Amino acid sequence: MAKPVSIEVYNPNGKYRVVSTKPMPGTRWINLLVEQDCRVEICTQKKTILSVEDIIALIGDKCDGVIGQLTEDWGETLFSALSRAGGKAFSNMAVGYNNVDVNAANKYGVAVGNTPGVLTETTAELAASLSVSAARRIVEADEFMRAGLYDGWLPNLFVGNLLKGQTVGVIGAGRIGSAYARMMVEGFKMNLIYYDLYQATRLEKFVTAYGQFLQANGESPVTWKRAASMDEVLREADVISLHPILDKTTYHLINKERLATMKKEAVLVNCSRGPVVDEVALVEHLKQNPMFRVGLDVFEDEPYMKPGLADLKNAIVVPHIASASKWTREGMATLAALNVLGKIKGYPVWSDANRVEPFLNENAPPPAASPSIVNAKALGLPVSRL
Ligand SMILES: NC(=O)C1=CN([C@@H]2O[C@H](COP(=O)(O)OP(=O)(O)OC[C@H]3O[C@@H](n4cnc5c(N)ncnc54)[C@H](O)[C@@H]3O)[C@@H](O)[C@H]2O)C=CC1
Ligand SMILES: O=C(O)C(=O)CO
Repeated sequence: MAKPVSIEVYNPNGKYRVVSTKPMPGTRWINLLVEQDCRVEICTQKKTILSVEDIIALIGDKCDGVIGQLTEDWGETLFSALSRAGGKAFSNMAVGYNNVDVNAANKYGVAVGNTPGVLTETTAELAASLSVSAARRIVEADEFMRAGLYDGWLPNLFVGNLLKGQTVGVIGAGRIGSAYARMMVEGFKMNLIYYDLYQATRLEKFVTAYGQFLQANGESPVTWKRAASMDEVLREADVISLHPILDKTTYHLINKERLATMKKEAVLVNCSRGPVVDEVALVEHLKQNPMFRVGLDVFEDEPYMKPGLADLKNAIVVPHIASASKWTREGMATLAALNVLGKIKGYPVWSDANRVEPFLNENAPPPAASPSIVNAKALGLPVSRL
């Protein structure tokens, strides 16, 4: 039996008990729950990743809903515990929900929420930052300065890659992949090649229109191409950014064989999920190809890195911070809380999870709906007409 975990309580006499497995940024999410008669319990335990046992102890005998984190293993054990405690709602504070067994949630009739949209631009901005930092060797150059090694300008000092006119490749051109593509095309005038299971029509239209605008102003137009296969992107692009979901079709999408098909001086960025890349193969490839560079926000066995990665100058590594802007993290907390609240109150599910702005407006009450429930169809939940 796990030891009881430390908690902070808001509105102790609230009718519905909602547990958050972590303190989350901002106070709006707490206020919204309290205003709707929820007792809010926040786990304040000084342990970064809670175990299944810790979370079972938090759920206790009576719990209406839980807001959880992407580091937690939400499967059969936790959904059955939540169901036994009378709970019918769970939300990840994340858009990705590969840590959640949705079939297990369905079995216990638990709604599973996520937080799309609010983090799209923030995540794309980090991917763009990693792309530029890797192409222009910014982290290496910073370390060099701090080490007191700079003794004057040199023609060959930290020479990197020019982005303008090169090709950016996007794998997974959904919300974040498309936002990233626009940044690289518009900001650096790169040509686009992308691979996705679906056509990114709006993205294609944007690049076409931007190309026409450039041409009308006497500049070379940018172009786009939807690749027939992922391998085409890997062969042709100079900078490649990964933005698919993690599932069995994307596990180790980038492996030894595919790395070998990429340009020797390519830049690879991963802000999706670590297991999309075979990290052992990547370390080996980086060792063999010093001009190949990567920017990684996510890792195969977070929080660990595969042996050798941290020693490589051609790798930039940051600790899963792609969505870490204040506005975004507060918004993610709000969406997660409203997902849980909506199910508890019997509200319908918002009709378009890509249009979550009404829930984020601090000057107006949020719509009476759950912003994004991924298993709404499977549970037969009603859809909002708002
Ligand atoms: N590093 C970080 O902090 C963050 C990471 N993420 C990750 O990014 C992922 C994407 O988020 P969104 O863009 O909002 O989701 P999305 O659902 O809008 O986009 C995912 C895209 O991947 C495509 N896709 C799925 N399987 C594929 C395959 N086998 N090959 C190629 N494309 C495939 C889908 O068709 C879709 O267009 C999340 O699931 C999450 O894992 C999201 C936010 C922050
Ligand atoms: O939302 C996600 O999926 C993340 O990885 C963190 O923002």
